[in-house]
Amino acid sequence: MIKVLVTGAKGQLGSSIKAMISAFNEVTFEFIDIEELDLFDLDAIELFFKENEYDYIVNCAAYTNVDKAESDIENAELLNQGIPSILAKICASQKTVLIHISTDFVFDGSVKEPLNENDLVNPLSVYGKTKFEGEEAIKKELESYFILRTSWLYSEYGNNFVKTMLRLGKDNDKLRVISDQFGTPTYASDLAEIILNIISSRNSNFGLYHFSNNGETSWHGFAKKTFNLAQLDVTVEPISSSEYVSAATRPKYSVLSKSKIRSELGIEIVDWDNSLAKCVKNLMLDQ
Ligand SMILES: NC(=O)C1=CN([C@@H]2O[C@H](COP(=O)(O)OP(=O)(O)OC[C@H]3O[C@@H](n4cnc5c(N)ncnc54)[C@H](OP(=O)(O)O)[C@@H]3O)[C@@H](O)[C@H]2O)C=CC1
Ligand SMILES: Cc1cn([C@H]2C[C@H](O)[C@@H](COP(=O)(O)OP(=O)(O)O[C@H]3O[C@@H](C)C(=O)[C@@H](O)[C@H]3O)O2)c(=O)[nH]c1=O
Repeated sequence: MIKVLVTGAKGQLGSSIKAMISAFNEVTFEFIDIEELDLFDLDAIELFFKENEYDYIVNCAAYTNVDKAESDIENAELLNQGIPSILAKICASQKTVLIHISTDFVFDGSVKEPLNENDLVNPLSVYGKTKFEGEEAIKKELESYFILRTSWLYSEYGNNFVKTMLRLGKDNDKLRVISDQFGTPTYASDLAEIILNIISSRNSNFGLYHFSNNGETSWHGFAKKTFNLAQLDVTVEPISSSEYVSAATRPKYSVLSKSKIRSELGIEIVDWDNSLAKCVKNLMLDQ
């Protein structure tokens, strides 16, 4: 039996992993969120890992409110950099593989072609900076890690752009959405499946990988496709980033190249709009 701990279990990715585990009977899972272990409580973390050891830790916990992080730097630092560092040290001492998730927001958007794992990072936001520091801390402490950088994650769970659009679209026949930031939406279930396959195959090609769905669009294109799939008649007006006031600056371009994960982990990747269709269908069924 492979023993796995999943942190951030009630978030989008944690919930998507949980929804899929029945297909993996050779693995036992323990799902924890803040109620079971508050990652801000360093004594509680120490005690928890004195009593528990795992083959894998999948760290889905993070400070993901990009705008709030701009004014709540200390907490963003702790959750996105400090905790990954501590988890990496624990993994090193307990011979555990750490699977950690990072973000396209480590890039500044100045390069307008799909970004590789060794491309220069230059985060524009506190969120992006602290996530990059988390990556570096893990690399320093541990060899047996997978860091999966992904982008524009959405799912049936938690908070995300698709759910925000569907909620706003119910009460508004017109929305203004940014059309000069380009990236790739990623269905959390597609990422969850990759994580579960890495674990169940005991893959040991450790390292940093980019993963998103295939293709690219803008937030405007993402919103339009969402309404189209949900058959909601909402006019989506394209606006520039300068017309949308927000605390954090987002990259204008953050499409991730999947060449490395395709060749080294042998992964097949679905087009972003096909996966979005699945998620929107599930969300409509839940209503
Ligand atoms: N969302 C996105 O668009 C993207 C996300 N990522 C990365 O993917 C990973 C998963 O993201 P996602 O699933 O969307 O994140 P979520 O924000 O949905 O989930 C994070 C979870 O961590 C929990 N958490 C927060 N603080 C603590 C704490 N002190 N102790 C224990 N748990 C805590 C949250 O609880 P609570 O909700 O109560 O705060 C939440 O359940 C993250 O590393 C994120 O940076 C990468 C690219 C895109
Ligand atoms: C709600 C809304 C957002 N927007 C814009 C603002 C922003 O540029 C973009 C997305 O806004 P959101 O706040 O939903 O998403 P945001 O939190 O910026 O999403 C990011 O989250 C972190 C965690 C990541 O790692 C990134 O990959 C990315 O997914 O859409 C509009 O233009 N109009 C709107 O009505």
